[in-house]
Amino acid sequence: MLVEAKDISVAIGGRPVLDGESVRCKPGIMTALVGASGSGKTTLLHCLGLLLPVDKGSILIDGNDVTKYSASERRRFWRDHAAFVLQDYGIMDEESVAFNVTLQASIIGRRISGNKEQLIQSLEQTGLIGRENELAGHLSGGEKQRLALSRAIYKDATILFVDEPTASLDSTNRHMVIKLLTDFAVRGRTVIVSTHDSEMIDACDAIHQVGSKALSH
Ligand SMILES: Nc1ncnc2c1ncn2[C@@H]1O[C@H](COP(=O)(O)OP(=O)(O)OP(=O)(O)O)[C@@H](O)[C@H]1O
Repeated sequence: MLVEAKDISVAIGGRPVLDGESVRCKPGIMTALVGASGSGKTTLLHCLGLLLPVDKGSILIDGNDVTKYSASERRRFWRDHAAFVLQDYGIMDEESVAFNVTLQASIIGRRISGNKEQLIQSLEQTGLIGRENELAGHLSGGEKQRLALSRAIYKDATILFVDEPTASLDSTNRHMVIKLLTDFAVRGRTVIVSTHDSEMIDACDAIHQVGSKALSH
C-alpha cells in the first residue's frame, strides 16, 4: 500500500514539530526517515500510522485521505494492515511472549491451534524461540522490539511502521533485524523506518530527510 503525508503540520504543546512535511512511502520499498535528534522522525512515523492526528495537511493510503477516519476506521486499518515496531509501545508486559505475538490466549500449552506453526516460525526468525511462555515484561528493550517484529511476521502485515529498530541491538541482532525488514519490502510490503543507524539507512531503498523543508525556509 502507498502511504503518503501531504504537506502535514503538527504542533505539540504549542511548539511546531512538523511544518509542511511531505513523503511518499511505496510498497515493495523500505523508506528511511532520517534527521537530527528532535527533527520529528518519530512524530512523522506516528502520523503516517494514524497514531497521532495532524493539524494541517493529509495522510493518504493508496490515494484515500484517511486523515478524517473515525476511531473504528482507524482500528480496522491497524487490525487489517498495520504492524508497529515502536519503542515502549504495544507490548503487554503482563502477558506472555506468545500472547503478544498472536494476541490469542490458547495458542500454546495443551491446546494446539492451527497457528502454532506460524508462532514458532515468527519467534525463530527473531531469535526468541523457546521464550514463548515468558512474561513480555521480563524482556529487555531490544528483545521487546524483536517481539514486536515477531508479531509483524506472524500477522504478515501490509505496512510496517518501525522506530529505531536497531538502536538497542548488538551487531548480530542488528543484521538479523535489517534482513527481516528487507525481506518484508522484497515481499511487496511497505516498510517505513525511523533511524539514525547508517547500516539500516544503507539497507533502505528511499531516504526521506525529516524537516528539510523547514530547514530550507
Ligand atoms: N509527547 C510529547 N510532548 C512534548 N514534546 C514532544 C512530544 N513528542 C515529541 N515531542 C517533541 O517533538 C520534537 C520531535 O520529537 P520526535 O521524537 O518526533 O523526534 P525524533 O526525530 O524522532 O528524535 P530522536 O531521533 O531523538 O528520537 C522533539 O522536540 C520532542 O521534544
